[in-house]
Amino acid sequence: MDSAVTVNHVTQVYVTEERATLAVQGIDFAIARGEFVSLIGPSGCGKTTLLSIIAGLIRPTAGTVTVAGNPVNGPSTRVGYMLQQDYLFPWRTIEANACMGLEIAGLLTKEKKQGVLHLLEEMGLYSFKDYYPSQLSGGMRQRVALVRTLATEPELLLLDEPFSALDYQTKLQLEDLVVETLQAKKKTALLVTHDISEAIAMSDRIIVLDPNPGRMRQEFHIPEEIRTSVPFEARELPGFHALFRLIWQEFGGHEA
Ligand SMILES: Nc1ncnc2c1ncn2[C@@H]1O[C@H](COP(=O)(O)OP(=O)(O)OP(=O)(O)O)[C@@H](O)[C@H]1O
Repeated sequence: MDSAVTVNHVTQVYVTEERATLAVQGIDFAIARGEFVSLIGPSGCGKTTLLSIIAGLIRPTAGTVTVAGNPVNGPSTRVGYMLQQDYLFPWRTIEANACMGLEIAGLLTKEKKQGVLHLLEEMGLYSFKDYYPSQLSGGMRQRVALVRTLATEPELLLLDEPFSALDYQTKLQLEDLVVETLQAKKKTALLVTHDISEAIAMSDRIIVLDPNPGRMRQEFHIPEEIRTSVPFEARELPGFHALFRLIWQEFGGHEA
């Protein structure tokens, strides 16, 4: 497999003055280039910990991670991170916010700025480029965050519940937009979500983690018919509900 990411025997122990917490233990998986994988599991099973390790924000207690064949030793522009909150700066225009990642990485050239304007156009935001974040809806702000993430041309996108603060309709629209954009740009993605139906609708594969400590439990490969449909339409397919029920039963009908 031509891997975009490999996670090799990763273990993370958080040590505070009061206690040591074994957050994840012996995690092994790989993600192929262009693949969209979701991580689901009960609260506290280490999903965000794993994303932080892959992003190079935390050095794991044991194990290694590679992105595009390179060992992860710290943050890099190879990896883009999108979170539940958009973290736009209120005093910067939409264009200036969208350029932030490039600016921080010292990569903001005239050409790159053109690329950002092009992305804003693709996301239906060009006419808002001189607006400020407070003048935009939550969904539009998340689209700006997506532009900011894509602007540095990361090979891998880490998506940590990026739709969970949005209303249902906006969330469905954004899911379609993200899947179509990432497919068109052949990006690899790892999504953390509590929403089983979102995971099925958006992914090629779902990895389920068990808690205490976080460990790999099971993988689900999404059938081709669902994988090749945009999330909104995927939800209408007959196989979707059977798969939802199967994963739901895995969780004992509890929260993912
Ligand atoms: N900085 C930290 N210091 C100490 N313990 C931590 C820290 N971050 C996370 N943990 C612990 O590690 C475990 C995994 O946490 P993590 O946030 O990765 O789980 P999660 O699956 O993302 O949870 P959620 O679904 O609630 O966001 C939990 O027991 C948590 O309390």
